[in-house]
Formats: sequence, structure tokens, C-alpha cells
Amino acid sequence: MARRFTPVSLAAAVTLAAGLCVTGALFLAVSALEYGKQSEGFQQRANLRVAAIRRGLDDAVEVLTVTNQLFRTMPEVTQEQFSDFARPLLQRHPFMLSFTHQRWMTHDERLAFEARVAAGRPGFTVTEIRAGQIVPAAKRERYLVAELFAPLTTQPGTLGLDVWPLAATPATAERMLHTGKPAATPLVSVMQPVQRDSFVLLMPLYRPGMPTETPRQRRAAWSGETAALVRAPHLVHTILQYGGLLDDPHLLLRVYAGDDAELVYTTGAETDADDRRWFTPPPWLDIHRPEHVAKRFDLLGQTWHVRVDALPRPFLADHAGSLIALVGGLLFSLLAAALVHTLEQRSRRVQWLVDERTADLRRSNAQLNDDVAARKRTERALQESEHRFRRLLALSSDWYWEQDANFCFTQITDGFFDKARVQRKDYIGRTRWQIAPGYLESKVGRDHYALLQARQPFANLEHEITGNDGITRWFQSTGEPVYDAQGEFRGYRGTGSDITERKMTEQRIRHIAHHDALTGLPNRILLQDRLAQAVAWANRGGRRMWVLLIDLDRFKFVNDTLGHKAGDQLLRTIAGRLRAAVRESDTVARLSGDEFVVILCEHADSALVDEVVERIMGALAQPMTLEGKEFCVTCSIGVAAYAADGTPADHLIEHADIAMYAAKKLGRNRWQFYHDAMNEQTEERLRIEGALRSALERNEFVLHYQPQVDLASGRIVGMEALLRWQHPELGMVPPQRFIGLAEETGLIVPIGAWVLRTACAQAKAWNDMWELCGLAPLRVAVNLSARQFAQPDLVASIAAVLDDTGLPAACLDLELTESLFVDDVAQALDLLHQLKALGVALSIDDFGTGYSSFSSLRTFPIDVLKIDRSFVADIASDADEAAIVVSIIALAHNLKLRVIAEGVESTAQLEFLRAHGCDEMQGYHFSRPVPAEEFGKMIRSGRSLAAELRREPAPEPEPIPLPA
Ligand SMILES: Nc1nc2c(ncn2[C@@H]2O[C@@H]3COP(=O)(O)O[C@H]4[C@@H](O)[C@H](n5cnc6c(=O)[nH]c(N)nc65)O[C@@H]4COP(=O)(O)O[C@H]3[C@H]2O)c(=O)[nH]1
Repeated sequence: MARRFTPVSLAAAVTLAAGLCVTGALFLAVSALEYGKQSEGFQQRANLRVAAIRRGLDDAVEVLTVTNQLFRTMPEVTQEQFSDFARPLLQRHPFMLSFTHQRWMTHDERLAFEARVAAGRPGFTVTEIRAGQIVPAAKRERYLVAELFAPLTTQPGTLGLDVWPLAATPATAERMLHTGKPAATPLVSVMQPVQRDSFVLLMPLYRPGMPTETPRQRRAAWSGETAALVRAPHLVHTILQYGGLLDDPHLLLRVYAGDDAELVYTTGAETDADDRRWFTPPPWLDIHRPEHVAKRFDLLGQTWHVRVDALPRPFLADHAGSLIALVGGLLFSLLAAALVHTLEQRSRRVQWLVDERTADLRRSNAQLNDDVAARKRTERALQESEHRFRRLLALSSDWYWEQDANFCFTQITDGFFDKARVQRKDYIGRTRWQIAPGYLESKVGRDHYALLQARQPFANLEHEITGNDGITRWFQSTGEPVYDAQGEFRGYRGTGSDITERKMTEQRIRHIAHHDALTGLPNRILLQDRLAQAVAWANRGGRRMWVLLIDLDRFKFVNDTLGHKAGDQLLRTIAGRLRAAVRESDTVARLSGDEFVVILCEHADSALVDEVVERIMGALAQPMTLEGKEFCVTCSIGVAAYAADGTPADHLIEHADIAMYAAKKLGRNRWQFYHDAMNEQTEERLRIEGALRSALERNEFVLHYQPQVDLASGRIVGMEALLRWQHPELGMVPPQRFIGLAEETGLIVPIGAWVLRTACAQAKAWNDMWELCGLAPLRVAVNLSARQFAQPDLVASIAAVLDDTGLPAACLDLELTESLFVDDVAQALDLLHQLKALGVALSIDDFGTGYSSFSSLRTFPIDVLKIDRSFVADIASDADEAAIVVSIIALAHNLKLRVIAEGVESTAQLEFLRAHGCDEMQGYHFSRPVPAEEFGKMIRSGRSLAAELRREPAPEPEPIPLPA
């Protein structure tokens, strides 16, 4: 809304008008007062002056009276006496021009007088004024002659002047004698043509002794008179001057004398007054009121008029009050009007604001009504929603909870108490940490408390509660902070649900993930965890702990011969025995197939560990029944001790593994402590690895050949190519020391390719040579490592070697280990078929030490089974071993496979093998692996086993002539 205010409000205008009226009235009233005061002052001043003049005239008469008194008291007064008497009077009253003693004398008396005076002033005569000239007086009967004159001068018209002829004298003398009082002449001029401004005061002198009561008597007694010539302007001026009454510039004083009212004195000219006015008010303000005082009085028969006129005065002198009233009133009026205007404007503005606010309020009210209606609708919707929510909560498995600002539960819906089997009173009004003491000491509790303090929402807070039925259940809560409309924190609210079932499932899954499914023991993952805990435990207390790596001896044989089921049963039994042999606090884990790890803590010293290890070995060695047969299982154990020296946990198992292999090397059913020397072997491996990388380039590899002899004929039917490394510093390095390393590093691939190519070329050369001698071609067996087997171009590269060297495929026997088939049987089978398609023979090397079973062999296209020399070693002394070897031979033959026994070192072994139908043998008994040259000689010499079988010294073979 636009604001509209008038420029000047009515109230302001009225106030201004009223102010102006009051100002005007005040101005007039003050002016009236000022005028009254001015008039009064004027009257006073005027009357003061009139009175002064009158008093001055009376004084002049008084002076004359004094002079007259002189003549009354002294009958004869000389000129000198008169002059002396009059001098001070003249000096004191300068307006008195002269004093005269005039005598009424006869002509004789004139003459006498003239004669008396002429004595001092020759030629003196009585004079008179005729036609304005002083001339000797004409002869008359009577003369009124100035007999004495003061001040006495020689000027004519002074001493001796007959004043009787003067026009005013007779009448004045008549009046004086008539009244018997002094009289004044009308104005006269002392000297022509000077204006008439003087008058003469006359006081009669009578002859002594004569009566003077009546005019007649006085005329008769009259002898003369005392006269004083008074200059009227001087008289008035002197009177006013002596009275200090001349300095009023605002008065115009005029004095008139005589019946004709001739002006004799003026003071305070109007023009002078105008000149003195420094401020000339504007005509409308200069309201000068003409005022005068006119007094008339009689002086010795002459009428005097005194008129005093008020002259205009400086405006401010008399009208400051009214002017101040006027200006002040105007200012006040304007200010009052301005104030009223401002108040009016403010009032209007306030009114406008009130109107505005009222309009706003109306709008707000309308809005509020709408809001209230909307809020009611919302509340209804909310109630419905809450009802639905409560119904849903009642129907759902979840519940709702609320906490106050102190995190105490204020509400929990019933579902929780039903699920948790706890009582409401134990929860309402209490915090989580009050309900569960120790909650804040847990990490979860501390984290949760920190979240609450930070007013952060939280989700899926898990906690377990043991109900009144003693069962522990799991729950989860999700909550958010609650704030009121002012943003004040009010607490938390959220939902909860029962997650016991999920937790149990998770526990089961976690158990499965961390435990071996077959034995129930911790698996490799959990083992790592336990190991880390044990290391931390040892580090904390500076204590010792031990890690045992247990490897079952010949488990694979059991697995192969009796099947997986029996193998599984064996492993379960072993696991149970291991568990029983150690303390509850010790950890027993299954590392891989037949490898177990035991972590021993809290055993004071190694002597006790010895006991534990012996106990374990004893427990495992106990006979067990598998598939109805009784079996004894031995194991090899490596022990690594941890002395809180910071050895990483991983290395402990590694060390135990090294120790276990050391034990195995020493023969089965043994145990070994790990010691640093074992680790030196590892270091040596590193040294060897470095040298191995350049060995091929430096031509440091050679092949030795070990004959394979047919047990039936005793003849050499083949040879196994065995790699030798002729190191310039290490000397002849056996394959056990570097083959594994080459395998690990991948160097076995190029090395193996070199072996294959060299062996094939050598075999081809020999066969070509021996063919010329009429000898049957020999097979050459070449070991194929897992890495080579995994090469995608394996088949093609072998074909290329055969092609390049020209060796018939049938003369090549590829020796494979069982481990090649374990990972991906289908792929391995496919590869074997491809190799078989080349025409080469396939052997399973070291049979019995791996995972392969007879059932799997059945599916593989292999030709030869090589019994590992570890089985052969004990066949003569160990019935079990012998039984195993016999079983292998029988089963192989059953599969139409040739059987080669490795590591035959003695005749007994030879005999045993031959007796049980083993096809071929290979071993030191016949020959160690020998260099190619030596092997060639062996062939050429025609060496065979037949002679040895007959226990005859082998005849020195005839040298076979080599073709040129
Ligand atoms: N104690 C004893 N040992 C006997 C007797 N008769 C033969 N031997 C040894 O038994 C091993 C037979 O080779 P293998 O089982 O294939 O076992 C081989 C084979 O697995 C591997 N190897 C050797 N040369 C190569 C090769 O060129 N390529 C691959 N991949 N592996 C090879 O190294 C292993 C060891 O080879 P060698 O030290 O040459 O050891 C040879 C051989 O000298 C005996 O009567 N008594």
C-alpha cells in the first residue's frame, strides 16, 4: 500500500495560525506596555524639564530680588559697590546680561547725574534709543535712567540710558506698580537687528517711609527699580545644562515667551535624532506615536510656553521586548507548527503502519487459518500414519524405540520384550550402558557412545542380550537424533530387529570359512590369525612358543590304495588324535592335504615341547582300522621355536616346514627342531638362483644318462636323461639343489627345452650309430616339469624337437609327475592325449609320492609307471613297503602299464622286483647316471644285467666298432 501524506497538515496550519494570533496579541500587548512605559518616561522627562525651566526663571527673579534688597538696605550705593555686588551674580548666572539700577528722575536730577558722572567720564550724558540709535536723551520731565550698571562698560546704551522711551518700559512699570510685584518686560532685542530673545526683570524701589499698599501709594513712592537683563535662550539652556537635562536626544524642547509666543529656545532637533538612529525600521514596524507636553506659566506678568515633543527613538530601545515577543512568537509558532506537523505525520505513519500491520495480521490470520486447517489435515494424516505404523510394528518382527536427551529409553514397543525375553522395567529409564555394565569398555560401546555424543545417526548397531530364559540372542538397532522445532536436541529414536538367526548363519559361515570341512580343525586362514595372536601373546610376555608342522608319511599311498573315503577317515582320526594330544589352549590346524600345524603356547621350555612332540608322534602312530584293515601312520615333524625375537609369523611356518623336510630327509617318523643352518640352505638357494639364470648361456649344463634295464632280458632298453650343472665354483651341482628352484623361477622352461633337444639329438645320434651296429634303438626318457607341462606350445615344441632332431617319437619317453594332473584333470588329460598323438611314451615318475590314484591312472593315456625309489629302498626289509610295491606292480600291469622301479641299489631289491614281475629297473645297482660318452661306451661294451643276475662278473664287452 502506498503512503500518501499531505505536505502540510491541517493541525499544523491551525497551530501556525493560532501561534501567529497569539504572537500578534502578545506583540500588541507588549507594544502597548512599551508605549505606556515610553509615554510615562516621556512625560516624566518633559515635566522634569518644564519644572526645571520654571525653577530657573524663579531663580532669576530671586537673584533680582537679592539685588533689589541691596538698594533697600543701603540708601546710597555707589557704582563700585554695585559692580562688586553684581559681579559674582553675573558670573554665577551668565544668562543675566546685566544688572541695572534705574532711577526715576527729573530733568534736574538728570543734569545732576550727568554732572556727577561726567566728573569721571567727560561728555557723559543721559542717552536714549531712538529709531534704533543711541542718542542723547531729549529733554523731558521725567527720565528712567540707568544710574548704576553692572557690568560697567563704556559702551553706549549702558550707563545713563533712559529706558523710559522704550516701548515696553512704561507698561511694564505700570504693571509692576499696579501689582506691587516684580515684572518682566516682553521680549526685547538687546541689539538691533538681533532677534528679540531677551527680557528685562524689573523690581520696584520705593522711597523709604512711604506707604506702598495700594497702586497709588506705590506710584507715589516709586523711586526707580532694579533691572536685570536676561537672555532667554541662555537662561533656558543654562537651566537645562545645570539640571543635566540636555542629553536626551529623543526630546524636542521648545520654549516660547510672550503673548505672541515667540520661540526663544529649541533643543533636540528632529533631524539630529534621525541621524542618530542606527536602525531604521521598516515603515510598517516604525509605529511612532507623536507625543508632547505643553506647559504654560506666567513669569512676572509674561506668559511662557514650554513644549516638549517626543522624538522617534531607536526602535530596539523601546521595542526590544515586543520584537523579541514577535520573533520568538513567530519562531515558536513555526516550531510548534512543525512539531504538530511532525507529530501529525508520525501519527499518520503510525496509523499507516497499524493499518499495514492490521492488513498483514488479517492476511496472516487467514494464512494461519489455512495452516491450522492444513495442520489438522496433517495431524489426521499423521494419526492415521502413526496408527498404520503401530499396526505395522505390531505385525512386523521389528520394534520402535525412543531415548531422551540423556539416552535413557523412554519407549520401546512390545516386540522387543517378546523377542529378547527381558522385562520392560529393566530397560525403560535406563541407558544401554546402564542395562549392560561394561558396554562402554568394549570398542563397539565406545564407538557408539562417541556417535551419540556427536549427535550422529547410527545404523545396524549390533548387540547381544541374554534373556531371562538364559539364551543369548542378537539384535541390531538403527537410530537417529531427534531435535525439536527450536533445534534443541531431544534424544534418539529408531528401530530394532532380531538378527539372531542371521548371526548364527554368519557364525556358521565364518566357521566354515575358517575351518577345514573334513576335520573341523582351523584352516590355513584361521591358522594365520591364531599364529598372529600367539606371536602377539609371546611378544607381550616375552614368552616362548612353538610351531609344529606335521606331515603324514605315505598318506598318499593310503589315499590311492584305499580310496578317498579311507583317506578322509584317516585324516579325521589324525585330527582327533592331534587335538587330544595337546592342550585346549594350543591350536591344531590343517594346513593342506596331509599337513597339520600345531601352535604350542604356555609350555615352559623345549624339554616339555619334546614331550609334546613325542606324545603327538606316539598318538599318531597308534594303529587304526581303515576299511576293515589295521593301519599304522607315522609322521615327520618340524618344530620352529619363537623366542619373542620379532620373527614374522609367516616365517615360523616356513621354518617349521624346513625343519620338517630336514626330518623327512633323515628318514620318516622323525622330528627336527629348526635351526639357522637350515636357513642357510635357503640362502644357498638364492645364490644358486643367481647363477642358474646365466648357466644356460654359459653352457654349464650337461646331461648324464642312466640306463634302464629290462629285468627279463637284462639288456639296456633305454636311458633317462638327467640334468647336471657343472658350476665353475660349486662344482657338479645335483638336480635336487636347483631343479626345484628352476621350477619356482620359471627357468626350468628354457632349461627343459634344452634338455629335451639335447637328449633327443643324443639319442638320435646313438640310435643312428647303433643301428649301423645292428643294435635296437634305445628309448630316451626326459623329465618334464610342471612348468613345461603348462606351456601352451608344449605339444608343438616337442613335435618341433622331434622333427628337428629326427628322433622317432616312439624313442622318446616323457616322464611326468603326478602333481601335473591334480589341478585340472580334464585339461591335463587333453594334453596327455595330444602328446600321445605325437607317438611319444608317457611315464608317471615317482609314483606313490603324489596324489594320483589308480582310478585316475585308468583314464590317463600313460605307458609307464615308475615306482619311486623311496618305496624300493625298503622292500627288502619292510613288509609294508614291499606289499605296497607289489600292489603297485600288480595294479599297473592290470592297467597294461609297464613298471619301472627306480633306485634299485641292491641285488635283493633286484630279485624282489624281478620276482614280482617288475618290467624294468633303474638304479645304482646297475649304473649311476653317467656322462654321454661313458654311456656310449657302456652300450658299445654290450653291458647287460644278465651277467649280474647270474652273479657272474660281467664280461668286459667287446667294443662295438663305431662307424666312422
Ligand atoms: N639313491 C639312489 N638314487 C638313484 C639310484 N638310481 C637312480 N638314482 C637317482 O634317482 C633320480 C632319478 O630321477 P628322477 O626320479 O626323475 O628324479 C630326478 C628328476 O626328477 C630331476 N631331474 C633330473 N634331471 C632332470 C631334467 O632334465 N629335467 C627335469 N624336469 N627334472 C630332472 O631330478 C631328480 C633327481 O635327479 P638325480 O639326482 O639325477 O637322481 C636321479 C638318479 O641319479 C639309486 O640306485 N639310488
